[in-house]
Amino acid sequence: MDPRKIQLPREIHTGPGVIEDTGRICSDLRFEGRVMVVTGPRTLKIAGETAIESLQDAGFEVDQVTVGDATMASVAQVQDGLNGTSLVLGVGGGKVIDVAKMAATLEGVHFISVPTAASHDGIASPRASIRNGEGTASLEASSPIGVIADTEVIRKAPFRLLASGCADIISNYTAIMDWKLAHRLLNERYSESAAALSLMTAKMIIKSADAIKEGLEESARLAVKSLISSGIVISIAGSSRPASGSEHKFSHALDMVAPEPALHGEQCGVGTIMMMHLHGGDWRFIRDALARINAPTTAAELGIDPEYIIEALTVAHTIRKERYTILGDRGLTREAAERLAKITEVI
Ligand SMILES: NC(=O)C1=CN([C@@H]2O[C@H](COP(=O)(O)OP(=O)(O)OC[C@H]3O[C@@H](n4cnc5c(N)ncnc54)[C@H](OP(=O)(O)O)[C@@H]3O)[C@@H](O)[C@H]2O)C=CC1
Ligand SMILES: O=C(CO)COP(=O)(O)O
Ligand SMILES: [Zn+2]
Repeated sequence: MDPRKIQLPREIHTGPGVIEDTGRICSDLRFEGRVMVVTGPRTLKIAGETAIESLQDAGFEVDQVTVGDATMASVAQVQDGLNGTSLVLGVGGGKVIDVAKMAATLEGVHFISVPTAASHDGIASPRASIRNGEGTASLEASSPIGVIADTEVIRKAPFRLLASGCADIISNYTAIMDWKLAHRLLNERYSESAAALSLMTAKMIIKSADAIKEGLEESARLAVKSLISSGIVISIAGSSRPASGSEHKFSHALDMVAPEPALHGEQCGVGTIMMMHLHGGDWRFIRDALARINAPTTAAELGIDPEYIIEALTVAHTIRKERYTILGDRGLTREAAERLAKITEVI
């Protein structure tokens, strides 16, 4: 990524019912002709069909693809369907948005992000997290040209998704500590402004933790705006560094080793508790903040066997090796991993 260039969304629409304006918003952005809507199996009914109807009413010809996993195979599936398409819209959770964003980037087509849940900070980011044989790669992508975040759709989504998004933001705490460490040890490029904004976003979520409640439009709005802000930080930094450190490596490792992983943000939240302990910081503060928003803080709450937590801790350092973190180059021994998970009451 070119460090001299910052790419940001041009328009951000948030509020109850904005998804019904999808067609008009795309016309106002001067798009016309054929567009592609990418959704997931559930989100097609929840929001995809409304977006498609709005686009058709505005005179667009609409193609639609449903994807499951965030893999290069799904990206290729979307690319195959792009034929004279002027715009790709990703209507769904983080995986759908990443697949649609990556396919649009590879084909040189604009992309609009239409999140159906406040579950991840990829909503407005210029990265796509795509799984490959070795885990998850954070790929360079174009920033969405627009975001259409309907807080009524997001309010009605399972609360677990919103709590997961808040945990993804809280993980900025240890991501920043890891980034600073890599800057000090390896002279890695570091942006004070990106780090400050990332931390401020995480602090804001923790400050509002008691106001984040199930079914409230206000909670959906607060979470989605914070996630957009965290995504913009990723744009400023030119990498996901300010929002992804050792706690994300732990989550990516769990995705590989656990037979049934939990949600991305949930795993990152639990990882943040443990990585904060490794950094010698106030891990109880992180744990209590997560508990206040009803995000998981233990293996049992993640629904993951303690054995996989230990295994993920021992292999986390092997993921994205170029990203130096508190896990170092050698990672944790099994004994150290078990002790860490026990001390922090994760297992
Ligand atoms: N690019 C970036 O910068 C970032 C990317 N990520 C990535 O994002 C992904 C995590 O996103 P996340 O959203 O947690 O996971 P998913 O995209 O897997 O979504 C989780 C589930 O929630 C469902 N869902 C979404 N919206 C609703 C709704 N309104 N009502 C009911 N169900 C709904 C999805 O349905 P369906 O089955 O239809 O999809 C899916 O089954 C990870 O792959 C992570 O790596 C995370 C942070 C940053
Ligand atoms: O999840 C992210 C930020 O929250 C981005 O993560 P990765 O760069 O680790 O894929
Ligand atoms: Zn994340």
